[in-house]
Amino acid sequence: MELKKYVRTVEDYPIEGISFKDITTLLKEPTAFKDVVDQISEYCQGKGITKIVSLESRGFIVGGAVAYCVNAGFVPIRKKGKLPSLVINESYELEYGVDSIEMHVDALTEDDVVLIHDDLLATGGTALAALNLVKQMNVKKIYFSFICDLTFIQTEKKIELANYETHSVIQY
Ligand SMILES: O=P(O)(O)OC[C@H]1O[C@H](OP(=O)(O)OP(=O)(O)O)[C@H](O)[C@@H]1O
Ligand SMILES: Nc1ncnc2[nH]cnc12
Repeated sequence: MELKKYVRTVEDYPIEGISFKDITTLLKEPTAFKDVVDQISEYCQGKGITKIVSLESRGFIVGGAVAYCVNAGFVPIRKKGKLPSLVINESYELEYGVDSIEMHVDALTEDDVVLIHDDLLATGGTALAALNLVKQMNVKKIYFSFICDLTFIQTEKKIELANYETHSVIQY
């Protein structure tokens, strides 16, 4: 299935110069949504993944579905101030701004094998911040998945992320 055709590109959103990949047009198409979830669930097979760690907000949509499909737990990483209990925090830069994300300190244990999932990899700032949070929990192994990878954006952060096994469904 040619999934790229379901992703809408919106120029100059949210700021001038950004070519925004809008996945809502993919998500509303049942067969495309299912295909993305199936491909990422397939990637999880044989890895012993116990937790899907996903990023607010767009990462939650497919991350939650994959957790269900592979019988893994779901761990949300949220924007600053949204999680109610004790958190660890990491600040980061993304393609169009700066932000700060948090995860509950008791979300993961040393026995966990983790898939960090997000909808899109641009500069890698968000994914690297998530990695820095998960690494603090001394989990057994960390994998990554994305729906879209903007491979035309090359950064030092992406070079660091390349040390981890990663699956992206659509590349630009
Ligand atoms: O690789 P990067 O340059 O870090 O960019 C990728 C991040 O940007 C978007 O999130 P955004 O912060 O816009 O939040 P949202 O999911 O709530 O829309 C996207 O969902 C990724 O999390
Ligand atoms: N170009 C882009 N499209 C969609 N989400 C993004 N997050 C960061 N850069 C993005």
